Amino acid sequence: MKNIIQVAGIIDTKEAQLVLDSGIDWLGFPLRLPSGKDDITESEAINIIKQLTPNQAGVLISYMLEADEVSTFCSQLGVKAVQLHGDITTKELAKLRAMRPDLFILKSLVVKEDNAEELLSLVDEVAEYVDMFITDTFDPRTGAKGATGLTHNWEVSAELVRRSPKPLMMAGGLNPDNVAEAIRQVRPAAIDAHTGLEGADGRKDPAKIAKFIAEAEKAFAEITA
Ligand SMILES: O=C(O)c1ccccc1NCC(=O)[C@H](O)[C@H](O)COP(=O)(O)O
Repeated sequence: MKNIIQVAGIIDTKEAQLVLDSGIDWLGFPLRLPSGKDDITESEAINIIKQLTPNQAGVLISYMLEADEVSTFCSQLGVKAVQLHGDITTKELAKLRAMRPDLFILKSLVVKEDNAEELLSLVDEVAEYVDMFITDTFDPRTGAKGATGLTHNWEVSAELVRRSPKPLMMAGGLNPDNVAEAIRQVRPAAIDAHTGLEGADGRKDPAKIAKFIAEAEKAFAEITA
Protein backbone atom coordinates (compact mmCIF):
# COMPACT_ATOMS: atom_id res chain seq x y z
CA MET A 1 0.00 0.00 0.00
CA LYS A 2 1.72 3.14 -1.16
CA ASN A 3 1.03 6.85 -1.52
CA ILE A 4 -2.25 6.78 0.37
CA ILE A 5 -3.64 10.17 1.36
CA GLN A 6 -6.02 10.21 4.32
CA VAL A 7 -8.09 13.16 5.47
CA ALA A 8 -9.24 12.93 9.09
CA GLY A 9 -11.89 14.66 11.11
CA ILE A 10 -14.76 14.50 8.63
CA ILE A 11 -17.59 16.47 10.19
CA ASP A 12 -20.57 15.75 7.92
CA THR A 13 -21.82 14.30 4.64
CA LYS A 14 -21.15 17.51 2.71
CA GLU A 15 -17.53 17.54 3.85
CA ALA A 16 -17.10 13.84 3.06
CA GLN A 17 -18.37 14.46 -0.46
CA LEU A 18 -16.02 17.39 -0.93
CA VAL A 19 -13.05 15.31 0.19
CA LEU A 20 -14.01 12.32 -1.98
CA ASP A 21 -14.62 14.59 -4.99
CA SER A 22 -11.10 15.94 -4.53
CA GLY A 23 -9.78 12.43 -5.11
CA ILE A 24 -9.07 11.37 -1.52
CA ASP A 25 -9.94 7.72 -0.84
CA TRP A 26 -9.34 7.39 2.90
CA LEU A 27 -11.57 9.25 5.34
CA GLY A 28 -10.86 9.27 9.09
CA PHE A 29 -13.70 9.45 11.61
CA PRO A 30 -12.66 10.18 15.23
CA LEU A 31 -15.51 8.71 17.28
CA ARG A 32 -16.27 8.12 20.97
CA LEU A 33 -13.36 10.40 21.84
CA PRO A 34 -12.41 10.58 25.54
CA SER A 35 -13.39 14.27 25.50
CA GLY A 36 -16.93 13.27 24.52
CA LYS A 37 -16.78 15.96 21.84
CA ASP A 38 -17.16 14.07 18.57
CA ASP A 39 -17.51 16.28 15.50
CA ILE A 40 -19.94 13.91 13.75
CA THR A 41 -22.74 11.64 14.92
CA GLU A 42 -22.28 7.90 14.59
CA SER A 43 -25.38 7.61 12.41
CA GLU A 44 -24.10 10.19 9.92
CA ALA A 45 -20.67 8.50 9.84
CA ILE A 46 -22.38 5.14 9.14
CA ASN A 47 -24.35 6.69 6.26
CA ILE A 48 -21.19 8.11 4.69
CA ILE A 49 -19.25 4.86 5.13
CA LYS A 50 -22.10 2.86 3.58
CA GLN A 51 -21.77 4.84 0.36
CA LEU A 52 -18.02 4.42 -0.07
CA THR A 53 -16.82 2.43 -3.08
CA PRO A 54 -14.60 -0.66 -2.64
CA ASN A 55 -11.40 1.30 -3.32
CA GLN A 56 -12.32 3.91 -0.69
CA ALA A 57 -11.92 3.39 3.05
CA GLY A 58 -13.67 4.69 6.12
CA VAL A 59 -11.23 4.62 9.03
CA LEU A 60 -12.36 4.63 12.65
CA ILE A 61 -10.01 6.77 14.77
CA SER A 62 -10.36 5.42 18.29
CA TYR A 63 -8.98 5.45 21.80
CA MET A 64 -10.62 2.12 22.66
CA LEU A 65 -8.29 -0.29 24.43
CA GLU A 66 -10.12 -3.61 24.20
CA ALA A 67 -10.12 -5.80 21.12
CA ASP A 68 -13.73 -6.93 21.54
CA GLU A 69 -14.97 -3.37 21.86
CA VAL A 70 -12.95 -2.19 18.82
CA SER A 71 -14.15 -5.08 16.70
CA THR A 72 -17.82 -4.60 17.61
CA PHE A 73 -17.70 -0.87 16.95
CA CYS A 74 -15.93 -1.36 13.58
CA SER A 75 -18.67 -3.80 12.57
CA GLN A 76 -21.39 -1.35 13.61
CA LEU A 77 -19.78 1.41 11.56
CA GLY A 78 -18.96 -0.80 8.58
CA VAL A 79 -15.35 0.39 8.45
CA LYS A 80 -12.60 -1.78 7.03
CA ALA A 81 -9.80 0.05 8.87
CA VAL A 82 -9.15 1.28 12.40
CA GLN A 83 -6.59 3.76 13.68
CA LEU A 84 -5.81 2.98 17.31
CA HIS A 85 -4.79 6.18 18.97
CA GLY A 86 -4.71 5.13 22.64
CA ASP A 87 -2.20 3.10 24.64
CA ILE A 88 -3.64 -0.28 23.73
CA THR A 89 -1.62 -3.19 25.12
CA THR A 90 0.28 -5.61 22.90
CA LYS A 91 -1.95 -8.40 24.21
CA GLU A 92 -5.12 -6.64 23.05
CA LEU A 93 -3.54 -5.77 19.70
CA ALA A 94 -2.61 -9.41 19.18
CA LYS A 95 -6.14 -10.41 20.13
CA LEU A 96 -7.66 -7.94 17.65
CA ARG A 97 -5.33 -9.18 14.90
CA ALA A 98 -6.33 -12.77 15.57
CA MET A 99 -10.06 -12.13 15.73
CA ARG A 100 -10.21 -9.66 12.81
CA PRO A 101 -7.72 -10.60 10.07
CA ASP A 102 -9.98 -8.66 7.68
CA LEU A 103 -9.51 -5.35 9.51
CA PHE A 104 -6.72 -2.99 8.41
CA ILE A 105 -5.07 -1.93 11.68
CA LEU A 106 -3.12 1.31 12.04
CA LYS A 107 -1.29 1.92 15.32
CA SER A 108 -0.38 5.46 16.29
CA LEU A 109 3.10 6.51 17.31
CA VAL A 110 2.63 9.81 19.11
CA VAL A 111 5.90 11.74 19.02
CA LYS A 112 6.84 13.75 22.12
CA GLU A 113 10.00 15.73 22.89
CA ASP A 114 11.85 12.77 24.35
CA ASN A 115 10.15 9.46 23.49
CA ALA A 116 11.91 8.35 20.28
CA GLU A 117 13.47 5.26 21.88
CA GLU A 118 10.13 4.24 23.40
CA LEU A 119 8.42 4.50 19.99
CA LEU A 120 11.17 2.50 18.27
CA SER A 121 10.72 -0.27 20.86
CA LEU A 122 6.96 -0.16 20.37
CA VAL A 123 7.45 -0.66 16.62
CA ASP A 124 9.56 -3.75 17.31
CA GLU A 125 7.01 -5.10 19.79
CA VAL A 126 3.75 -4.68 17.87
CA ALA A 127 4.69 -4.62 14.16
CA GLU A 128 3.52 -8.20 13.62
CA TYR A 129 -0.01 -7.28 14.73
CA VAL A 130 -0.55 -4.14 12.65
CA ASP A 131 -0.79 -3.30 8.96
CA MET A 132 0.54 0.22 9.20
CA PHE A 133 1.84 2.72 11.76
CA ILE A 134 0.77 6.37 11.90
CA THR A 135 2.83 9.09 13.50
CA ASP A 136 1.22 12.01 15.26
CA THR A 137 2.26 14.96 17.42
CA PHE A 138 1.75 15.33 21.19
CA ASP A 139 0.78 18.77 22.46
CA PRO A 140 2.35 19.20 25.93
CA ARG A 141 0.17 22.24 26.64
CA THR A 142 -3.13 20.36 26.31
CA GLY A 143 -2.10 16.69 26.49
CA ALA A 144 -3.76 16.11 23.09
CA LYS A 145 -2.42 13.30 20.94
CA GLY A 146 -4.23 14.03 17.70
CA ALA A 147 -5.52 16.84 15.53
CA THR A 148 -3.05 19.17 17.24
CA GLY A 149 -1.96 20.87 14.02
CA LEU A 150 1.59 20.64 15.31
CA THR A 151 4.58 19.17 13.53
CA HIS A 152 7.21 17.16 15.39
CA ASN A 153 10.85 16.25 14.84
CA TRP A 154 10.80 14.68 11.38
CA GLU A 155 14.11 12.93 12.09
CA VAL A 156 12.18 10.79 14.56
CA SER A 157 9.54 9.97 11.91
CA ALA A 158 12.26 9.12 9.40
CA GLU A 159 13.92 6.81 11.93
CA LEU A 160 10.56 5.11 12.57
CA VAL A 161 10.12 4.56 8.82
CA ARG A 162 13.59 2.97 8.60
CA ARG A 163 12.96 0.76 11.63
CA SER A 164 9.44 -0.41 10.80
CA PRO A 165 8.86 -3.57 8.78
CA LYS A 166 5.36 -2.23 8.14
CA PRO A 167 4.47 0.89 6.11
CA LEU A 168 4.07 4.18 7.94
CA MET A 169 1.50 6.94 7.46
CA MET A 170 2.88 10.32 8.39
CA ALA A 171 0.61 12.73 10.30
CA GLY A 172 1.00 15.69 12.60
CA GLY A 173 0.70 19.27 11.41
CA LEU A 174 0.85 18.51 7.70
CA ASN A 175 -0.54 21.14 5.36
CA PRO A 176 -0.24 22.16 1.69
CA ASP A 177 2.94 24.14 2.37
CA ASN A 178 4.96 21.54 4.26
CA VAL A 179 3.72 18.18 2.95
CA ALA A 180 6.18 17.91 0.05
CA GLU A 181 9.21 18.54 2.25
CA ALA A 182 7.82 16.14 4.88
CA ILE A 183 7.54 13.36 2.29
CA ARG A 184 11.05 14.03 0.97
CA GLN A 185 12.56 13.94 4.46
CA VAL A 186 10.57 11.10 6.01
CA ARG A 187 9.71 8.93 2.98
CA PRO A 188 6.42 7.61 4.38
CA ALA A 189 4.12 5.22 2.52
CA ALA A 190 1.11 7.39 3.28
CA ILE A 191 0.14 10.77 4.70
CA ASP A 192 -2.73 12.18 6.74
CA ALA A 193 -3.93 15.67 7.61
CA HIS A 194 -6.76 17.21 9.52
CA THR A 195 -6.52 20.80 10.79
CA GLY A 196 -4.05 21.91 8.13
CA LEU A 197 -6.76 21.49 5.50
CA GLU A 198 -9.34 23.61 7.27
CA GLY A 199 -10.36 27.14 6.42
CA ALA A 200 -11.14 29.87 8.94
CA ASP A 201 -14.67 28.44 9.32
CA GLY A 202 -13.32 25.10 10.61
CA ARG A 203 -14.44 23.22 7.49
CA LYS A 204 -12.16 21.54 4.97
CA ASP A 205 -11.11 24.00 2.30
CA PRO A 206 -11.24 22.68 -1.30
CA ALA A 207 -8.29 24.83 -2.43
CA LYS A 208 -6.14 23.58 0.46
CA ILE A 209 -7.06 19.97 -0.28
CA ALA A 210 -6.25 20.38 -3.98
CA LYS A 211 -2.84 21.92 -3.23
CA PHE A 212 -2.13 19.29 -0.55
CA ILE A 213 -2.79 16.49 -3.05
CA ALA A 214 -0.76 18.12 -5.82
CA GLU A 215 2.23 18.74 -3.53
CA ALA A 216 2.04 15.25 -2.04
CA GLU A 217 1.79 13.51 -5.41
CA LYS A 218 4.77 15.47 -6.72
CA ALA A 219 6.89 14.49 -3.71
CA PHE A 220 5.74 10.84 -3.75
CA ALA A 221 6.73 10.67 -7.41
CA GLU A 222 10.18 12.07 -6.57
CA ILE A 223 10.88 9.59 -3.79
CA THR A 224 9.71 6.60 -5.77
CA ALA A 225 11.53 7.61 -9.01
O1 LIG B 1 -8.86 13.93 14.05
C1 LIG B 1 -9.19 14.08 15.23
O2 LIG B 1 -10.11 14.85 15.62
C2 LIG B 1 -8.47 13.34 16.28
C3 LIG B 1 -8.84 13.52 17.57
C4 LIG B 1 -8.19 12.82 18.54
C5 LIG B 1 -7.18 11.95 18.20
C6 LIG B 1 -6.81 11.78 16.89
C7 LIG B 1 -7.45 12.47 15.92
N1 LIG B 1 -7.11 12.35 14.62
C8 LIG B 1 -6.08 11.50 14.16
C9 LIG B 1 -5.61 11.89 12.85
O3 LIG B 1 -5.39 11.04 12.02
C10 LIG B 1 -5.35 13.35 12.57
O4 LIG B 1 -5.49 13.63 11.24
C11 LIG B 1 -3.96 13.61 13.03
O5 LIG B 1 -4.06 13.75 14.40
C12 LIG B 1 -3.31 14.85 12.39
O6 LIG B 1 -3.99 16.00 12.75
P1 LIG B 1 -3.38 17.41 12.32
O7 LIG B 1 -2.10 17.61 13.05
O8 LIG B 1 -4.43 18.40 12.68
O9 LIG B 1 -3.17 17.33 10.83
